[in-house]
Amino acid sequence: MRAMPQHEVVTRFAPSPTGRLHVGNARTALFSWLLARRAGGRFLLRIEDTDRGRSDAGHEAALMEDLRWLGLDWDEGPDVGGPHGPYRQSARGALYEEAFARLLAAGAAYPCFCAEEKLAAARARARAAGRPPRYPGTCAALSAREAGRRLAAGEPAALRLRVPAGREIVWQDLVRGRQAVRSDALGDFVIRRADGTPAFLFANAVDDALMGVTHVLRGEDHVANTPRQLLLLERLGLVPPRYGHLPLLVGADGRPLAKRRGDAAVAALREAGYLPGAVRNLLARLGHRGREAGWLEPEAMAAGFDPARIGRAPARYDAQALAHWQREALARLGDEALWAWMGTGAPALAARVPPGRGAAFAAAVRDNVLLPREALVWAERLWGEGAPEPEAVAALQGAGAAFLEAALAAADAPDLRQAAARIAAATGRRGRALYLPLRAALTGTTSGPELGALWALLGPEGRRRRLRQALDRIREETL
Ligand SMILES: Nc1ncnc2c1ncn2[C@@H]1O[C@H](COP(=O)(O)OP(=O)(O)OP(=O)(O)O)[C@@H](O)[C@H]1O
Repeated sequence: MRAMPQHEVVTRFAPSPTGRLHVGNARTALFSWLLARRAGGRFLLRIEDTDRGRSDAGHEAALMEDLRWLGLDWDEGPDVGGPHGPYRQSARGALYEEAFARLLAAGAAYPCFCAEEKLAAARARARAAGRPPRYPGTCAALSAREAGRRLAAGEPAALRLRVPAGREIVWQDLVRGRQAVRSDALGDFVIRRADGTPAFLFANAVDDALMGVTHVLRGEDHVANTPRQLLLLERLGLVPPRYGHLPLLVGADGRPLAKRRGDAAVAALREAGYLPGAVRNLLARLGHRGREAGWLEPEAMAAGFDPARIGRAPARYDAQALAHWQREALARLGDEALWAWMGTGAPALAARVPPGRGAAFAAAVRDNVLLPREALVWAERLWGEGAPEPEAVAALQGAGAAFLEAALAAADAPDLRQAAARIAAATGRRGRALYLPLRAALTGTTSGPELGALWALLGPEGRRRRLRQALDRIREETL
């Protein structure tokens, strides 16, 4: 085992492989990763697949791909191993059994034979009476003999932790500050289900402690688990991590994003062509006050990360805000890299853009493209066969065939300035009256990238082709 330096910060992300990772999960992962990286510590990935019915190896592989794509690398995990494995809960059964046995032997836990319907009815009665719906303690007082007899007879039993009365459980939440919960409000809680599987809060807390996790940042959907997990770890004599609870990300409808509903999936952003740096820059700011306004590379992002600056209000995920960070991310790509990004997201581009002109194309259209599919639209406009847009047709008709003939005659001019001078001399048009129909002819639209760059990009052949197409079109229409 690697010696663990004193005070090393160890954080983790512990998803269930039950669906596609959404941006809320991703922000929780990012914050945990930033906390470890800021301190030069370690970041672990643990797969919480105890719910066998909902867990799926395909989801596990996909969520690892999503995390890697986001640049969140882990120092220990199911694929890379590490000194605290296994890193899938489904393979940690023996460790849980040992902990159950210790709790039972110490009298800190007891088997509970209550049927779920009875418990549900008791909860409903408690709620109706305005009391917290906690376990009434029916099986807490069963003698060891009686419990043993029922177990031997094959009666299904859950295992509950005995919660001491009259205690105050206190923790210093990394985000919410001091929290205190009275143990009397908790009731004895299930740590092993009647089917033998460990309860979420049990496996989760035991693993954090056994894996040496020092700081847990997780969604506030887990805040009710924390006092229970602290009690449990105390009973096991294990050192608890410090917990911090992040407000959940909510969607446009105000509901927390959820994996099981397939909300705002990271994979969908990747497939659309968003860049990981753009997603990181957006997520790093959601709910985190006092962030620098500009683009942040991971190191600077980690240096400025501070759980105490995370707000308490739910943060809204707004896909529109991604556009700003995508623009920033694209501006950081050189022309070759931009072209490669376009081609990955829109493979049809390779057949549309003439060989050898990819980088020049990317340079010409970069300010007009946020996603690869928009690059494909520009390639179609420059080299495709599609019809011009109505405003372009109107501009061409307004300029007339004589204008396009003059433009054709100037198509071999090496740059737009010289071409414009020749067209102006032949037609008397200048300024907008010249550039608008010229743009309409070359691109089939009336706005877009700088025309001089497009002129150069098309080359004499491409320009002639586009101008001839335009001329044919308006001749056809005036027949
Ligand atoms: N909407 C959300 N915003 C921020 N964090 C979230 C959100 N939903 C879940 N998380 C956090 O993501 C981490 C992984 O949780 P988990 O795998 O259970 O995801 P989940 O979206 O709750 O899944 P499911 O929908 O399958 O219950 C946890 O720390 C959880 O608190």
